[in-house]
Amino acid sequence: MPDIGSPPQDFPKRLCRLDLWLNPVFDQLIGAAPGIGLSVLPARGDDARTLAGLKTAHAYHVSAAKDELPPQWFVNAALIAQCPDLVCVSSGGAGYDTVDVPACTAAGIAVVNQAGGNAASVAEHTYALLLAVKRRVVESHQRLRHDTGFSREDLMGHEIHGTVIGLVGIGQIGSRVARIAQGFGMRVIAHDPLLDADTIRQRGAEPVSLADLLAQSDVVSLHCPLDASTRGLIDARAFAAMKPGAVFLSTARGGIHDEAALYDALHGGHLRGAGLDVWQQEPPPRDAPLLGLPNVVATFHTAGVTHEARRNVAQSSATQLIAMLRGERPPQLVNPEVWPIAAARIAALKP
Ligand SMILES: NC(=O)C1=CN([C@@H]2O[C@H](COP(=O)(O)OP(=O)(O)OC[C@H]3O[C@@H](n4cnc5c(N)ncnc54)[C@H](O)[C@@H]3O)[C@@H](O)[C@H]2O)C=CC1
Ligand SMILES: O=C(O)C(=O)COP(=O)(O)O
Repeated sequence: MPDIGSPPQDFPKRLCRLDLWLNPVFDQLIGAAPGIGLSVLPARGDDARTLAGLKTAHAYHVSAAKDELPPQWFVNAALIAQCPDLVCVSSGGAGYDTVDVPACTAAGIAVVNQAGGNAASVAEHTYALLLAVKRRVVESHQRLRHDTGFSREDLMGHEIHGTVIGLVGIGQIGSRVARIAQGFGMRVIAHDPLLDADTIRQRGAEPVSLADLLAQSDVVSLHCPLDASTRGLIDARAFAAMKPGAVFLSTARGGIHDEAALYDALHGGHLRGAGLDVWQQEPPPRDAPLLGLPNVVATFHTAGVTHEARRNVAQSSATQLIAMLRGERPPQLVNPEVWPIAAARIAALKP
């Protein structure tokens, strides 16, 4: 448990979170923090009450995943215009696609994320998908349930030992995937334009350009955020540039890879398989073409949905929100340049 002791303040700081995923750790920590009042607002079906709560909020814990949150509760210029006292926003995950960070910065609002809290879960899930694709686990299960008269050789898979994995992004999750890959005897290469070559090496990968990564990898795995630099990054040309027989994985965000182009690359036989946790539309429609392919193993944004990750993320978010509302700089600011302004706004808050 983090230290949450502080003298009571003369009026409660108002923190809102929407009633999307409940985590007792979050509510316990906030509830025990002197001077902070928590409102849990209905996210669906009572828009007037939710907006009324948000309008008076000083702090807002927002879902990281767009599928979970009705769009009217995304943090954007329209919402910010209605919330004059909002000074800090915490994303309940590593990604913060539900938050317009430049709009927050312009309004003097500090934004934090929880990268790291779910990294172990997502890295493990990446390997669950990879092994399932390479060893045809789901296909085998389906054949056993529904077919007779097939042989083991009909379900022959491939080893990952001795192959090359290319990581697009080597932050908290990518670094963990690199370590797991080393345990499997894979060569690890990575492309991360925001990191220098030494850092990438320290994280267990050889730094390469994106073109070299696509050309050399037997497995391409995405671990970068969805932003202007990555939207549509893995398009038809990128799939064509991958090695024949490569496997494509994404536990990052839908929108980074082109789903129609991926379907063509798989259906045409250029790629061996894909493991997908994230989708352009979440949940994907049941008739999504990719879901009909036998060489695709699909989950629905569950890479970070473990008891451990949810506990870590809740603890980290609550701790950072408490720190900010006490005027202390939190460790995981997404827009650090805004902190002096946000801190001054927090100090000046009136009941
Ligand atoms: N499927 C799920 O349940 C989850 C998905 N995610 C997604 O995974 C992403 C990564 O998470 P973390 O590793 O925790 O974040 P992180 O912030 O620790 O790492 C992201 C890395 O991507 C790099 N990067 C930024 N732009 C890039 C580009 N154009 N090309 C290549 N690399 C680039 C950054 O330099 C950084 O090293 C999140 O942004 C989120 O979208 C995260 C957690 C759960
Ligand atoms: O951390 C992230 O970016 C996530 O996507 C996790 O979202 P979740 O907490 O599983 O709704």
